[in-house]
Amino acid sequence: MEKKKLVLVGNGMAGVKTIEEILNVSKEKFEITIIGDEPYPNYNRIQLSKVLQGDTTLEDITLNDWAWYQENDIQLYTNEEVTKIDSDKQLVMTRSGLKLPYDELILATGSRPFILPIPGADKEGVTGFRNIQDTDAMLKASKTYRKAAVIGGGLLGLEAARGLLNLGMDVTVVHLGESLMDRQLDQTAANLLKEELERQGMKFLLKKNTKKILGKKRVEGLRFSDGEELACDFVIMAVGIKPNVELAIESGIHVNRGIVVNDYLQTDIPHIYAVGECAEHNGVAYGLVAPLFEQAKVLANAICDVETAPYNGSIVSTQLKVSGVEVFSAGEYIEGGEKKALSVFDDQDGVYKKLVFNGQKLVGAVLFGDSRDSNRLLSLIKKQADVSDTTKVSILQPIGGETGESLVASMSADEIICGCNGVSKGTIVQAIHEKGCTTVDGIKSCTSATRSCGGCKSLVSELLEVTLGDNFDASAQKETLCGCTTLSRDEVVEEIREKHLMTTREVMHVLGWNTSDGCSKCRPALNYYIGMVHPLEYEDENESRFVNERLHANIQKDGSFGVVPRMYGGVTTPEQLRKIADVAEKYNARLLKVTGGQRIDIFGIEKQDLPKVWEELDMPSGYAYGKTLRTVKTCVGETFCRFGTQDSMSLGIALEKKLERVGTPHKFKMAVSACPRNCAESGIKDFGVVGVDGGWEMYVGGNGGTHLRAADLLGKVKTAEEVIEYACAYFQYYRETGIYMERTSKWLERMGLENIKAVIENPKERRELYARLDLALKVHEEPWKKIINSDKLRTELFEKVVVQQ
Ligand SMILES: Cc1cc2nc3c(=O)[nH]c(=O)nc-3n(C[C@H](O)[C@H](O)[C@H](O)COP(=O)(O)OP(=O)(O)OC[C@H]3O[C@@H](n4cnc5c(N)ncnc54)[C@H](O)[C@@H]3O)c2cc1C
Ligand SMILES: NC(=O)c1ccc[n+]([C@@H]2O[C@H](COP(=O)([O-])OP(=O)(O)OC[C@H]3O[C@@H](n4cnc5c(N)ncnc54)[C@H](O)[C@@H]3O)[C@@H](O)[C@H]2O)c1
Ligand code: SF4
Ligand code: FES
Repeated sequence: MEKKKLVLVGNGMAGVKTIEEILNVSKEKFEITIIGDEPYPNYNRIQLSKVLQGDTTLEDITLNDWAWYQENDIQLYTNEEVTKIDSDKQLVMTRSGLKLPYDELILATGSRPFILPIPGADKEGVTGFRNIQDTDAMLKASKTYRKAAVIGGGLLGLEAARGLLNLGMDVTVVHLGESLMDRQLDQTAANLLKEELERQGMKFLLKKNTKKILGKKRVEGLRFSDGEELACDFVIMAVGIKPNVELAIESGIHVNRGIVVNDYLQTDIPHIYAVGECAEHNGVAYGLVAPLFEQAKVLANAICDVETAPYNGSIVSTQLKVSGVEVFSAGEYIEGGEKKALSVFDDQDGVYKKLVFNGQKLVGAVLFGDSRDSNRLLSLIKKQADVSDTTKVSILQPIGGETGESLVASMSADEIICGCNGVSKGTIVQAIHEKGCTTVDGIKSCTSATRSCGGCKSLVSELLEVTLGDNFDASAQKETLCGCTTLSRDEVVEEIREKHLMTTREVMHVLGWNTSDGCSKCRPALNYYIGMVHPLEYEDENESRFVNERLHANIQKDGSFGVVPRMYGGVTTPEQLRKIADVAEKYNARLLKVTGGQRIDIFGIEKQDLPKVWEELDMPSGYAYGKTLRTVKTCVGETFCRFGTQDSMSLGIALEKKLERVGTPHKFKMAVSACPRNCAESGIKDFGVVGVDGGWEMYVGGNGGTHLRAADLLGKVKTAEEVIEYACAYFQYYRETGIYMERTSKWLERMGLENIKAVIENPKERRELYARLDLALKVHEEPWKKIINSDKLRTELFEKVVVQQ
């Protein structure tokens, strides 16, 4: 049977969840195309708050990596905006001129932040908080600017404010209403929340209506309707969201606040559906994933012609993601009229609980300070349970609170543990018994629980403990390589060594992975570990690498690439510069930029031109995309500088030539300065060298990125040859013991400087590490040359692949 063409507009959380649900029903029914205007694969937008708060990294929030689209035969267009739908001809048109036919079309265009239409809203330094770019902008701004104002004291504003506090900024939340989170909390809970956040260092201006953003080009302050002003040099607008409906309006689809849909998520035009934040069902456009994922399931079944209950709307609950604050709200949280409240307030412990009843039915709840009972209450609210058999006060008592019995043990099998993904206790227990899951990550892979906001992790962990009893291994909870296995990184590496496992597939098969193809976390990690353990025999699996590493260039936000040729020690020649200039002109490079690592980045090269560019440059790859040695930055040293006592350039070049190409758990940066003035910034590098009287000092574990860390002194040696020996041994020790994606700054703190020193300073161990590194260095080919010389690689990587950025 010929597959029908299914097109999804919007590569976000709700749209891709719908596709996952469709694939669960049938992999054969549709030929799927996804078009998204962001340059990334589907990521966890919710976790942007955690990225800002420093609890996770942008690299860790991918939900479906590039390989997932390929494996499921999905044609993905990123960086591509759909601008028009021709519903008569069943075509979607994109900004770049593509015309794609569809049999069924799903709109999942999400929302955008509402930006107050006030003078100055377009000034530099004013941003919303919705995507990776906004998060990046905040991370960068925190390095230069000090005073942030967050307009809007809702969930998003408070999570942003906590993140900016963590980044060292002075933060004031400017809120229109009298109380924070006024869409989720009553006055009492809001007051408690404000007190707690003030204790954490947040400042508040309530009942303030911002009328103007002050400043010349960049924001310098806010002016309010009462005439008062607040000085600030960075502003986040978090005053709510607006569904993205322009495309639907333009295409003649019925739109109210959102795209109007029926109980099967159909719009008023045949074969066009809407799901997620852009959709409006029964007058409501939801802004949380739980209802959107419920919609996704109904739509997937409906579109696959599987009988399904209609979507009847959702009861929503929220939990603020700010550490140290437990606040929960669900359903109708304000009493009045028929609705009566029952509340307890323990002023001493700062605990407040309120239940709202409509007759004998629980219809809403607010919890502050202790939200352990949130799932049970949400279940009662969702079930519209009649509570007349119980004394209402008893509902407020935490189950097992008196006896010490576990809360999760007392839950019934149909009670929901993961609200975002609608996963019940019964489903998780089944995964433990039938699929052998023993860790939180394992449960995530098997059931999706914990995959979104992560708020249910502790409950899942508790359930594991209760279900597994003596077989529960608390230490394993943090250490598994990823959710596909119950083994830790060290155990996996040991098994690779002992069982002589040579491919990622073999590792997954022999070590009993609970997924057939692994995930975006384990595939690249295994590729690295196998190569590190068996350097001579292992054949690198290109498909397990991240896209930049696969293509040997850095993908940019417009889909073009940055090309960085190697310039050893940051030293170049007129001939190299001429070649770079010629190539840049010939291939219409949009920007030439000197990088922080003293090289030249040629920006704006099209993917199909990359091999030609490399050929004409005839320079080695600078590996600006790789988990390997990036650069060795050097100062001019004794060759030209009056203060220089050492030949920093020669040592830098020698180090770079020695260590280039071989893989490391994460990127590795080096620097050599010829005197303690330290012009090459050796103190913030993974391995930094400083020329001093009578020799060289070596510094390790420095980092100049988001988590700034000054390097520690590893030791002092007399000669450049000794520096090279120490650097190689250190580099290899990191290669052998580092966790994939762990920078040396984190590795050093985990391992302990003294322990590392003890190994590197031991002459025998140092020489052995050096020898093992030499072995690994033998096999590495120059990657650009390898591709230039292989017609197969050229075609496969740069010609055949559909737009998949
Ligand atoms: C910082 C932050 C924290 C959050 N925390 C939580 C939380 O704790 N719990 C919770 O439940 N929810 C939370 N949310 C809300 C949650 O992330 C959203 O409800 C969810 O992501 C919406 O999914 P969606 O697919 O409808 O929209 P999106 O994820 O926004 O996806 C829509 C995609 O479509 C793209 N697009 C739009 N128009 C076009 C077009 N014409 N052509 C091509 N592509 C287009 C957009 O660029 C976007 O990539 C949070 C949101 C943010 C920003
Ligand atoms: N933990 C979570 O569940 C979580 C976290 C972040 C975001 N989100 C979701 O993201 C979306 C956006 O969040 P949000 O907080 O921006 O929306 P929101 O609508 O929940 O809150 C916006 C807040 O801004 C206030 N406000 C409105 N106009 C204002 C003005 N002129 N000046 C000052 N304050 C003003 C409102 O009173 C309201 O409290 C929502 O759908 C939210 O549910 C959820
Ligand atoms: S680090 Fe010292 S030697 Fe090198 S350029 Fe600076 S001042 Fe000169
Ligand atoms: S409750 Fe959000 S991921 Fe489980």
